[in-house]
Order: sequence, then C-alpha cells, then structure tokens
Amino acid sequence: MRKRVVDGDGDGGFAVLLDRVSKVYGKGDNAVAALDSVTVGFPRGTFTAVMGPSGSGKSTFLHCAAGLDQPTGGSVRLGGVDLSGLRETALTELRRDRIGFVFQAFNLLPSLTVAENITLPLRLAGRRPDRAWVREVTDRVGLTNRLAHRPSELSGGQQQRVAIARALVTKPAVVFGDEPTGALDTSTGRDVLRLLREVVTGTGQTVVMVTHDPVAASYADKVLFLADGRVVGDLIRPTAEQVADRMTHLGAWAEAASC
Ligand SMILES: Nc1ncnc2c1ncn2[C@@H]1O[C@H](COP(=O)(O)OP(=O)(O)OP(=O)(O)O)[C@@H](O)[C@H]1O
Repeated sequence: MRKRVVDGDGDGGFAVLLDRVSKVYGKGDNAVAALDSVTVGFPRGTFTAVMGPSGSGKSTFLHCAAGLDQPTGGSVRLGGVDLSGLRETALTELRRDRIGFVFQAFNLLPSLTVAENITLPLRLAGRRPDRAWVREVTDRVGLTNRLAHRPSELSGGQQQRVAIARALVTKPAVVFGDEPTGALDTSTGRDVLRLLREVVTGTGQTVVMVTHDPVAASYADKVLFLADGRVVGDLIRPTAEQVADRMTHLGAWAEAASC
C-alpha cells in the first residue's frame, strides 16, 4: 500500500508537505524520473538536511517543494495551501511572502548596497521596509556596520549572511537552502549553519537545506536521504560520522545500481 501523510487540519503542523510527488523530465525513451512518488512532511520549526548521491533528485526535490518547479504528479502544500491550485501570480506572491531562499552563489545584486539587497524583497512586494525590523535582521546576521557596502566589498561569508538576511526580511515560514555553505571555507560555513540553526531555534521558522557536506547536515534535526528520486532513509539528530557512513553506503549502492 502506498504511504500517505495524514493531514488532519489542512496542514497538520507541517510547514511543507509533499504527497506522492513525482517529476519526470522528457518523454518516451528519453524520460527521466527525477522524483518517484516522494511523500514527506516538514514539521514547523524544524531543520532538515536533504542528501543523496549526485543525480539522486535533490535539486528537483528542493525546486518542487519551494514551488519553483511543478511536479508531474502528486501535490505540494505550503502552510496548508496546495501549490498546484495556484495561478502563476498567486504562486509568485506566495513564494515572495512565505519562502526565503539561500543559494550557494549568494545571488546578490552587485550594484546595490547591503541594505538595498536585504530590503529588495520588501520593495519588490511594494512594502515599505520597517526600519526596526531591518535593523534586527541585520543585527542577527552581524552586518549592521556594513549596510552601505557593496557585495564586492564583502567576504564570501559576509555575502552569504546578506543573502540570509534578505531571505529572512519577509519573515518567511520556510527557508530553503541549496548548498548554502558550498562556496564557503569551513569556519565561515559553520557560522552560516549556526545562523540557520538559530532561525529554527530562535524564531520557530522551518529550514530545508540540500547539502553534500555531512558536517553541515549534522546541524539539522533530521537528514533525509534520496537515491534514484526516492526517499531511502533518514537520520534523527545525526552526527557527521553517521551521515558520512550512510552516504558512503548510498554512494556504493548508487554505483552498483548504475552498472
Ligand atoms: N531539466 C532537466 N532535463 C532532463 N533531466 C533532468 C533535468 N534536470 C535534472 N534532470 C535529471 O534528473 C535527475 C535528478 O537531477 P537533480 O539535479 O535533481 O539531482 P541532484 O541530486 O540535485 O544532483 P547533483 O547533486 O549532481 O546536483 C538526474 O538524472 C538529472 O540528470
């Protein structure tokens, strides 16, 4: 029997809920099933890392969960709202108001100052930035004395902290990270992970992060393992060693499966 997530009151405490989500790229002989009936819920106020071998479907998973890409089957619910029922404008608004993104490559606008980059999502939404809130967010990421600088005048870690402040400024329910520490050195990466951890512990927001790094994953409450577009296991309160061990086995399994 297929597994189903029971969702009593609309979202049942889940910030994001994927129910039998599939994604097939291409058609006929060229069809690739990047996600194969994935059912998983992310409870509010939790930090989840998503891991798996190259090509296992992590990016596709993140894009479908965040409403950046449409599944070919199943449904994604964000805060109780079924994304497949939304028109493009409503989806854009929902993403803007309820979701924050942090990417490996920071994706800051080089010609804008730090302050302008951070408040950009508010201005795009036609909302006047609340000075006290912007101050609090920049304080939290430790950038208050850099507000007039351009991204090129900052280190990689500082640029990623700007990106995190930009992701938090709309007070999103969920922050999605796509390898947020991938371009950073070890100690700067740890600062960013502590910050993401704080987002969950301090304000009860939900973080879902794709990573290749077992140490990064150990900052999460739970690690979800993907292989061949399916969820093949998880670890609760993982240590880096446990994650690395599981990844080694998954990697070997993926290699054997592709032979
Ligand atoms: N636009 C696309 N068209 C066709 N196939 C695609 C497309 N995007 C991804 N795929 C395929 O879907 C599968 C999953 O890809 P995805 O990028 O989600 O994996 P991943 O786990 O994020 O990989 P990596 O760790 O290497 O970034 C792969 O087999 C990939 O080749």
